[in-house]
Parts: sequence; structure tokens; C-alpha cells
Amino acid sequence: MRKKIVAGNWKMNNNLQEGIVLAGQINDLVEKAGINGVDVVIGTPFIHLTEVNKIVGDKVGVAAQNCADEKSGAYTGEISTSMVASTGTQCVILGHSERRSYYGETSEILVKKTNLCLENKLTPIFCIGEVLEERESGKHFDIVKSQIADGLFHLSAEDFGKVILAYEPVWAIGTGVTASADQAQEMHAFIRKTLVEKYGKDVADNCSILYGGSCKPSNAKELFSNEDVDGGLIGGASLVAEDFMGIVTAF
Ligand SMILES: O=C[C@H](O)COP(=O)(O)O
Repeated sequence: MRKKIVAGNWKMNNNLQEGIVLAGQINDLVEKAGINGVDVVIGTPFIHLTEVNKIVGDKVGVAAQNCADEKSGAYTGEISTSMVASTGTQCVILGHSERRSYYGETSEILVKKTNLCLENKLTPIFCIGEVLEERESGKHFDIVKSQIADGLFHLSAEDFGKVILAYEPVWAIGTGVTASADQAQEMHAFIRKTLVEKYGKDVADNCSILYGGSCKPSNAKELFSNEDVDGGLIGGASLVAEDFMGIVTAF
């Protein structure tokens, strides 16, 4: 049975002190609400990982937002997967559209990052999604399929089973324009069908596919009510503890 997951992505927001406060608030709300059946994850900047891991209890997981594509060595400024793992972090967000477009992250790089995450027992939250022109020209299914195939289909079924997918239509990220519940379901069902073709029904059924892109407390319920939408990857609304909780409790 696949998991329901709500993961926050703080992006480059909150200094360390602010991050400690926000993580504490989220952890308190999750514990107080006695959330069961939803995995809650917060994706923080690298420098927060150690402290945030000390603050959260066993009901909140922690994700990094990126990792290096090499194991170790002379790569000034990079953070390796083993460093991330040594902070107690469980997940790494990979292939976010901001990294693909601003930092030239290609599928080739993402293959290396995915492999390194798995070697270090870190769960990749692997992002895919089309830009507006690709949707308007009817290429969105092909684009998403090739992002998944190029970045992940080298994995064995067993390793693919350790990956979380996040469908984030780029035109919906931070824009206030959300994919409609029907658009989200249509793409998530297509993704699951793509997984069935490659890995079979069991692997596909067990894969959590999150939606991301202007997801808020006001629209989360409708989005999450879709059969193939297993939760969300939340940007802006994860920066306010009550808003984030409004999404966590939207199932
Ligand atoms: O990783 C999160 C997504 O980019 C969504 O961001 P957003 O909720 O601010 O639109």
C-alpha cells in the first residue's frame, strides 16, 4: 500500500534561527494533532539539517533539497549524500524544476544523484513536470514520461520502489495557478500507467506520486481526493506552520 506524504520544500528561505523555530512549530502541531497515516517531511537548506533533525520527533522526517553528483573529493562547495545522511536526514529532493532550469541539472546528472542517494539509504523525492509551452503544445505527457525514463528507469524494480515521485507542473510553481484536480489526476494516472508498463502493477501501485505547484490548505483536499494523488510537495505554504498543517490534515 503506497504512503500518503506531505513534504515541505523551504527552498532558499529561513536563516538557521528562523528554520529552528519553524521546524519546532511544525513538529509541535504534528504531534498535537496526532497525525497518523500521513508521512510529514520538511525539506530544509543544507545548513539546517543537523539542527532540524535534533528538533523533530519520529512523526516528522527531514529532506535535503539537493546533493552532489559525486561521492567525495575536490568539489568545492558541494554537499555529498553521505554528508546529508550523517545528519540523520532521510530524503533528498532531486530534479526540482528550479535546479533543472537555473543550474543545468540534466537527466544524466540526476541518474548519478539518484544512485548516490540510494547507496546512502536516502529516499529520492524525484521531481518531474512540464513548462507551460509544453502543455500548450500537447507535449506534457511525453516530457514527463521521458524525465522519468531518463532519470529513473535504469533502476531495478526493487530500487525504484524506494523512490517518491513529485509531479510539479512548472507553470503552477509559485504562481498561485494550481493544476485543476482533473489535470493533476490525469497526469498522475498517466505516470502510474507508465510505471506499470516498465515495472508492473505492484511497483506502480506502491509508488507515492505527490503533486506540487501552488498547493494550499484551500485546494489540498480536492487535489488529494484524486485516486492517484498521494500527497503534495509544498513550497510557499510550507513556510507557515499552520498553512502547512492545513495541507497535512487535508486527506
Ligand atoms: O517544491 C515545491 C514546489 O516547487 C511548489 O512550490 P509552491 O507550492 O510555492 O508553488
